[in-house]
Amino acid sequence: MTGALPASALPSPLEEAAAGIDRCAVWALEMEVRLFPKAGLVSFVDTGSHDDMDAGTFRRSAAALKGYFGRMAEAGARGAPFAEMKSLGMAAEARMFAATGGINTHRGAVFSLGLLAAATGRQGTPATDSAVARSRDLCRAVALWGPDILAARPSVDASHGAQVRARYGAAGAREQAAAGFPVLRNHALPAFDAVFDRGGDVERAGLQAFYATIAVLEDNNLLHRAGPDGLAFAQGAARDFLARGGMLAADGYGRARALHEAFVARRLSPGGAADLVAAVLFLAAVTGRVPPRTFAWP
Ligand SMILES: CC(C)(COP(=O)(O)OP(=O)(O)OC[C@H]1O[C@@H](n2cnc3c(N)ncnc32)[C@H](O[C@H]2O[C@H](COP(=O)(O)OP(=O)(O)OP(=O)(O)O)[C@@H](O)[C@H]2O)[C@@H]1O)[C@@H](O)C(=O)NCCC(=O)NCCS
Ligand SMILES: Nc1ncnc2[nH]cnc12
Repeated sequence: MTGALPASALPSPLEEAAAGIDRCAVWALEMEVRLFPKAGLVSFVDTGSHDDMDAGTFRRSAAALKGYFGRMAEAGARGAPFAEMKSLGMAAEARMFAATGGINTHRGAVFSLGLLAAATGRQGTPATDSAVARSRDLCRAVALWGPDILAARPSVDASHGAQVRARYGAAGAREQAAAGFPVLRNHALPAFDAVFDRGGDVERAGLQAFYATIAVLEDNNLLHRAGPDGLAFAQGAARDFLARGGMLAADGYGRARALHEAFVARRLSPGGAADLVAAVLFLAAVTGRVPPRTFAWP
């Protein structure tokens, strides 16, 4: 039998928008893994400074998170209380750990991209803003939940973030989100735009955003593994890379590869910067600058 579906069986405009936001977020997580050379991190090419995970671990993790970002977008659109969003985040985190056998692949991304997805749902589709302005607005919109973010108890006690906060007074994922992602707005997004607007592809632009993020972020993963000296080494190396033209230089890929090797030699893993690059990619996709096309995995 053929015929039109009853109206109740069709996705509502909100469900369709949420599904689109979800697709952009999952694509961003996958695209982040694909980028190479990302100093110290897992990619399609190698496992960087990690011996407990590879690209396949990240693929399973991203697949397990499908649907979560759409639910966060719907929650944002409904003006749901922060506690509801937090419990969506905790449930997503549990699915991630089940899919990876307990390995922390995307905890920071569940948090940061989850909040950006909620802000995107809340904002709806503005008629006029440019994609660049809209990306910044979405970052700032997360600060609306700032007091709740700072007041919420973390999902685990004695997380690596909590340890470096106690030991070095370091800020982390919560402080970034509560302040409307200043590192994204002032460093990562402008770096992406600088390459993308000159005709660079999404990989090159994403890598530039990654190094611009390392140069300034108080990355808890770097601090946890290597202390203030490790963080200073990573930031200095990224600044030097950018001062030499970064991914806009003719030998940008070669220099990035040398940085990757230097980070691996020191077991440095800038996981906080990885999440913020995924956020840049999400914002590029959700504002229509980059199509979230599927690609082949190795
Ligand atoms: C509120 C939470 C985010 C609590 O976070 P907390 O500060 O307690 O600490 P962590 O759990 O350690 O940090 C969260 C993750 O955020 C990323 N991150 C680190 N520094 C920054 C930064 N400056 N800015 C932004 N983001 C940052 C980082 O995620 C990445 O690293 C992960 C791997 O980490 P780890 O296991 O420590 O590292 P390894 O090197 O692999 O370990 P070893 O081999 O050395 O042992 C990887 O997952 C990346 O994503 C931090 O891990 C929050 O966790 C919380 O409460 N969440 C639940 C609620 C929620 O999500 N709600 C949704 C919205 S309301
Ligand atoms: N590609 C990656 N490698 C290592 N840790 C990460 N955390 C998030 N993305 C990562």
